[in-house]
Order: sequence, then structure tokens, then C-alpha cells
Amino acid sequence: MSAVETNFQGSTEVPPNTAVPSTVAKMRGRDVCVFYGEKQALFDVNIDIMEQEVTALIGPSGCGKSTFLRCLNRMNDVVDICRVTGAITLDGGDIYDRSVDVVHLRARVGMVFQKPNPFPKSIYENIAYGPRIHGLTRSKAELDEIVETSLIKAGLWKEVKDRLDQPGTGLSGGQQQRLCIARAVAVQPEVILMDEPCSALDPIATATVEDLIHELRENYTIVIVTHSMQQAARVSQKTAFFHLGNLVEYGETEQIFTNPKDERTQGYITGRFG
Ligand SMILES: Nc1ncnc2c1ncn2[C@@H]1O[C@H](COP(=O)(O)OP(=O)(O)OP(=O)(O)O)[C@@H](O)[C@H]1O
Repeated sequence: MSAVETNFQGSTEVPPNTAVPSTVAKMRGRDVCVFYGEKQALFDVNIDIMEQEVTALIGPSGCGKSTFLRCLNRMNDVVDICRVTGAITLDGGDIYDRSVDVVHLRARVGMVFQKPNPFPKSIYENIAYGPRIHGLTRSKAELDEIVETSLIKAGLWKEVKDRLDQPGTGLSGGQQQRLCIARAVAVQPEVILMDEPCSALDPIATATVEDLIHELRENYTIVIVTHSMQQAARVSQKTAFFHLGNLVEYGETEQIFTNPKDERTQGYITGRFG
């Protein structure tokens, strides 16, 4: 029996930040192994990413969190020596199937990176670029609407509505990260992957982005890599603990942090290593 199945039969307690526990797996990983050349970075990862939940991936440096995250929208395809085996599905469809259009997949499964990386263009263009190349709009008015709603969803509209023509790179770090979230949201993704989205932000900007993650969960499935256990506890409903390329334990965030079943998880969350 996989770690996932074991843990899903576990606690029926609902963590405080879970209004309605999800019962639908949006993405599934089955026996996922990842190799960089000869070196194996992930070993038989089995996980169900539940719809409209935030799943946190935690674990010590080098344990494979980012590698797994990048498998979920095939970002590892750009690494020549990287090979992925096993199966990863989105709504039941194999995302590694030959017929899959990777550009379309990455629109459905968007990504926000560690360091805010706005394009060297205006705030408006940062958001408008994706919808335009994906053909999501037929008119300037529709595009304006997408830019506005994306910025509203990212909690940035009020701060930038009077300076949409100014460079995105001129915003503060926290605003830039919310701009990147707005950019991801603009192409109407179903899943948003976040790789340590707050690591370059100060505590106030971090709190704003965490609030945003909380709100985005209503409409999106979110997977976040974080080094901060406090952040995982604050924002996520499910937590997956990785160690040396293995998914050691996966379950309700509250259970992982209060009653971990594996002694490696216990060791990590109590600060004995990592
Ligand atoms: N492009 C790459 N080429 C070769 N090896 C890689 C590459 N990317 C990651 N690795 C290796 O794969 C393993 C997992 O790395 P990964 O970045 O996924 O870990 P992580 O848990 O996200 O670490 P961190 O918390 O430090 O970001 C490490 O041993 C790393 O050195």
C-alpha cells in the first residue's frame, strides 16, 4: 500500500483552515522516479493532490521537493539530463503522454518562482502577454478585463490601477511577486505551483502573499514548496514530507505537524535535522 493510501485512511480531523475537505484528486503521481543522468533524485513517489486545497512540500535541502514540483508541469523537460518515469495525471489524463501540448499543460498548471521575475515590460503587458499568446481574448476590452480581474485576484489592483503602463520591475519585491501570481492567474490555470514564493520577501510581504494563497485556494489547486514549516502549517491543508528523494509521509497538515507517524518526519519538524 502506498504512503498516500495509508495516510488518507488516517486522521478524520479537519485542520482549522479547511472549510470543506476536498475529496477529488486533481493531480496524481504514481511511482514517480526522477533521474538526473545516473543520479536518482526521486524514488517511487505516490501522491494525490486534492482539488482546491493547498499542498505543501517540505523537507531538507536537496530532498527533491522542487524536482517533484517541476514534474507537475513538465518544467523538468527543459533539463536535458532529466528523466521522469512513472505516471503523473491531471484530471486523470497522463501529462507525459506524447499527445500532450506542453504549452497548453503549463497554462493549466501555472508556476510562480522563488524570485519574482516580472518581464521587463509594463505592469499591463506582464499580465496581458499570456492571455494574448494563448488566444484567450478577442478584443482589447476583453484583455483589459482579464488584466483587471487578474490583478484583483492577486490583491494588487488597488495599488497599481493608476500606473498600469509603468514597468513591472519598478514595483516592490512583494508587489512583483503578486504581479507574477496575477500573471499566472491570467491564463486561467487550474493548478498553481509555487516554488518558495516568499523566500525573497520581507515578513509583511510574506504575510500578504500567504493571505493571497489562502484566498486563491477557493478557485485553484495549489502546490507550494516551502522551507518554512510555519508557512506550511499556516497555508496548507495537506503536507508532504520528502527526505532523500522519498515521500516519507503525506497527510492532513495538522496531523503531520502534531502527530507524525514516521520518525524522520518527527525529526524534521522538531528541528533535529534539516
Ligand atoms: N538540474 C539538475 N541537474 C542535476 N542534479 C540536479 C538538478 N536539479 C536538482 N538536482 C539534484 O536533485 C536532488 C534534488 O534537488 P531539488 O532541487 O529537487 O531539492 P529540493 O528539496 O528542492 O532542495 P532545496 O530545498 O535546496 O531547493 C539534489 O541532489 C540536487 O542536487
